Amino acid sequence: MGLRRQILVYVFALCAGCVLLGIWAIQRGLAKAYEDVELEEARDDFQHLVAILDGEIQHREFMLHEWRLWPDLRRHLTRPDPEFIQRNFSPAYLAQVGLDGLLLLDDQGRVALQVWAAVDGASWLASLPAGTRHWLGAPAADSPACGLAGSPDYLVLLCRRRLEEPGMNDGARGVLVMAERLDSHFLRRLERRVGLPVRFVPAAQALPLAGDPVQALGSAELPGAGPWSLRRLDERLLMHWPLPVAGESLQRVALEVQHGRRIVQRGEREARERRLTAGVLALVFSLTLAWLLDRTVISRVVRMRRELAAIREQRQWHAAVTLQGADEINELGAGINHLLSVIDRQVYELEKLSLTDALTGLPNRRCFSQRLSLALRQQHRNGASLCLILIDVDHFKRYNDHYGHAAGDRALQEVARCLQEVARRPSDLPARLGGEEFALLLQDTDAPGALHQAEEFRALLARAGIAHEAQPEGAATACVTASIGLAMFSTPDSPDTLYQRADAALYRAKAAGRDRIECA
Ligand SMILES: Nc1nc2c(ncn2[C@@H]2O[C@H](COP(=O)(O)OP(=O)(O)OP(=O)(O)O)[C@@H](O)[C@H]2O)c(=O)[nH]1
Repeated sequence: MGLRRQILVYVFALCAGCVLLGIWAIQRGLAKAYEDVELEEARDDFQHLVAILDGEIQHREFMLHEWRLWPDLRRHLTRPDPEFIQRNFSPAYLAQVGLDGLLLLDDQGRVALQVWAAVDGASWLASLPAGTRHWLGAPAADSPACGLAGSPDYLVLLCRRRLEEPGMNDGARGVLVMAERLDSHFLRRLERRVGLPVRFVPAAQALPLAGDPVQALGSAELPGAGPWSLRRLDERLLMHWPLPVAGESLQRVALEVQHGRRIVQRGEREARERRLTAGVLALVFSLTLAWLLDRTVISRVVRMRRELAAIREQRQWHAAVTLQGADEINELGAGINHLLSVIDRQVYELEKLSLTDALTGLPNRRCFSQRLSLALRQQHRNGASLCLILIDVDHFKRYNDHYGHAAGDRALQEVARCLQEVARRPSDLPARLGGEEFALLLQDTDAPGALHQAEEFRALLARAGIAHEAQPEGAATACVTASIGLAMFSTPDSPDTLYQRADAALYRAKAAGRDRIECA
């Protein structure tokens, strides 16, 4: 993976990690805050509900308090007066004051009077468990005045009060009971006032299920009511409140209030929006960071790598990478440029060595071949005259044999010096082709000029007077001489044919007795 891609991946991964962590932390805090607000609201709603029920019960207690002081009603216990009852406590009247039944119990707990508005009260009363009947007939001072009897489907609120009062010694002893059915109408009325769905459920159903998140929320200020609890479901909160019981043997009933979770849901919606905003911001931030990194580091490194690759491919060791700024990357570039200059120098030295004859310091055969090809290409372009002179030292084997190899080397160096002296123009190329064979390439030189230079070389060599006493019998001189073959370029010469023609001329010079010049 390239540097740019690697850094981009790291930047994005880092930013995404930070954002996820941030979102997680914020969301945890927010979720808790929203749940607290939701709980507070649920608590308020519940208090409101309790206050309403409390008001209802107080209203019944107030009615009881009023009615038990009514002498005619008290008298009915000792002297039953059906007409009075018919006149004042007709079913229609009870319905009008919101009651379903009225009972008068004597001091033995027996029913002395029962008036029912709508419900089939008599049979319902008969079905009540003994505990509830006892609760009705013997109200203790410390037990609540009101309680519930029945089941969630048929629930009745019973409120009772003793009739005996200090200072009213008329012999009337008993209990006045009011019954009010808590039916669906009651529940709808309650729902309208609280603004939440409510229903009665068996108290056992309100108990928490295993693993259900339930929160105890304390008890309500209503005598006989149990502590209320809250259960959190995904869509709603369920609050349960075990209601006061009329007697101990009755199945306990709880009021269930459903509370929507709109606060938490709104919180989740807001959290989603914030997540999106954070995501977009993270993306913008990552892109900006990546852009800055790219600008300050990556693009410079990548450009340096590209420039270096080009230098390497084209072997342009003299070139340099671009420097920019004054930081560590710039220092790295300067270091690379320094190394490039060292390589350039080394390569130059090596090339020089590979093109130079170690003994004489003249260009060697390799250099000569390159320059000959180049000269021919130039000749094709400009048509200038070109001459190749091949020089071979005569009887050099004898020289070596006679004077030794080291002396032979010195003699060759002297020959080279003479050749170098002849080659005055920058375009002239003297070379040692190997052994005792030399060459002189002359550009822009016509045949007479070339011949003149060849002669000049012979004269210089003669003047150098390198003693050669091992010349064969009958030789004209006792100094080192050379045979020379000269060839002028003529179309369609190639480097090889030009060389062959010069070599043939040299061969003729040797054959003709050496120490002479032959032209091709
Ligand atoms: N000292 C020395 N001798 C060399 C060098 N290179 C070649 N020679 C010798 O040059 C001699 C060339 O001998 P030949 O090729 O027989 O030619 P020649 O003796 O000059 O005879 P002709 O060319 O026919 O006149 C050989 O003895 C080589 O050993 C060198 O670098 N130094």
